[in-house]
Amino acid sequence: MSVLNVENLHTYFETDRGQVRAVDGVDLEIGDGEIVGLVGESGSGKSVTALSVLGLVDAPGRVVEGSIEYDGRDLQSLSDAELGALRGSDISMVFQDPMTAFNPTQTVGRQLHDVLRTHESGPVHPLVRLFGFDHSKEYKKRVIDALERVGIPSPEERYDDYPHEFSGGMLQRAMIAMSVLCEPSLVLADEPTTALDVTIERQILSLFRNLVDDLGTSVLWITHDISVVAALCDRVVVMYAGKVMEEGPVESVLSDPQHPYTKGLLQSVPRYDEPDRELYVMEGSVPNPIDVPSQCRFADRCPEAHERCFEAHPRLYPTEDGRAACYLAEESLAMEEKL
Ligand SMILES: Nc1ncnc2c1ncn2[C@@H]1O[C@H](COP(=O)(O)OP(=O)(O)OP(=O)(O)O)[C@@H](O)[C@H]1O
Ligand code: NI
Repeated sequence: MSVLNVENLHTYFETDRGQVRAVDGVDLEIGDGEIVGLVGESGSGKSVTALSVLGLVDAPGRVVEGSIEYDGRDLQSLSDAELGALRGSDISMVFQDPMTAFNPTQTVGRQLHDVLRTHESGPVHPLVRLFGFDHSKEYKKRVIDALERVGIPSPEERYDDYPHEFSGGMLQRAMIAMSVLCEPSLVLADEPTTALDVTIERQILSLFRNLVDDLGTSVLWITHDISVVAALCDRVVVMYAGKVMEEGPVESVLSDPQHPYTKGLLQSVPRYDEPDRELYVMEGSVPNPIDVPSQCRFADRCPEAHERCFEAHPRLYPTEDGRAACYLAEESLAMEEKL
């Protein structure tokens, strides 16, 4: 069963300079309890894809085509109020900047406590609050437990601290704790660990992995860093210039990439086992999303481009256990069928 099923998503921005095709025909499926990495260079349309799912694309942007199904429901047919109710309970979001997730005037513990209370019991009647007939103690315990699970030392003491009393890394941990506190079925995370140093990032990724594995939560984890995908995800979707270029299980895509763009991404990652290796730099840049070429979007930068690549952008062809939008994948498919 898939939790999220996005098909043929197109999200465009109408600007003074022209139509920006930020997301241009994306399919994205996330299975039950699956962690999917969405990876690609800056400007490839990762964030706009996640915002489209949540109904959070602001004017002049708009989902112009495609379907978005969550748990079998068509999200585009929901009212703003219904979508709002889904966000934060069934679907939660984590963004890069923890300062936007927390209110500076309230303690971190209080804010996490409020997330639980609102989710579990709806608004509390003022009399109940006055006489204390609520679940405060139980909620506090659950919040402290969540803070502990993301690796915050002495969580009982940190409970009463304000956001500015936390370091950046600690606040990021608290934000991740908050994202799973209501036990959502889907978490959409947009580069929440990018600002951290690599050792701390790896620690948080492994804590997060344990947490969602225990809860059976599905996750879309957006990153421009393919080594994060290797550390965290089950499946990976590689995006470029508004399109999916390749997707498949992490082990296969990372060990035997089929798309030249994925190969380039992998070669530009520093490797701990070969620190002296010269880093490959992919030449050229992402095409202008206003003047999208009809040829393969990667053709101008592709070391393996041939004649056909300059005629039309290829569709996704099946690979051994995934898909790749490349004529090379089609050619190896044709070879196999002949054998
Ligand atoms: N409000 C907007 N108005 C016009 N264009 C926009 C707007 N928001 C995003 N875009 C464009 O949509 C494209 C995709 O942007 P998006 O933020 O999804 O990229 P990304 O893959 O998340 O990149 P990054 O790694 O830098 O976060 C970019 O070309 C961007 O300039
Ligand atoms: Ni982004």
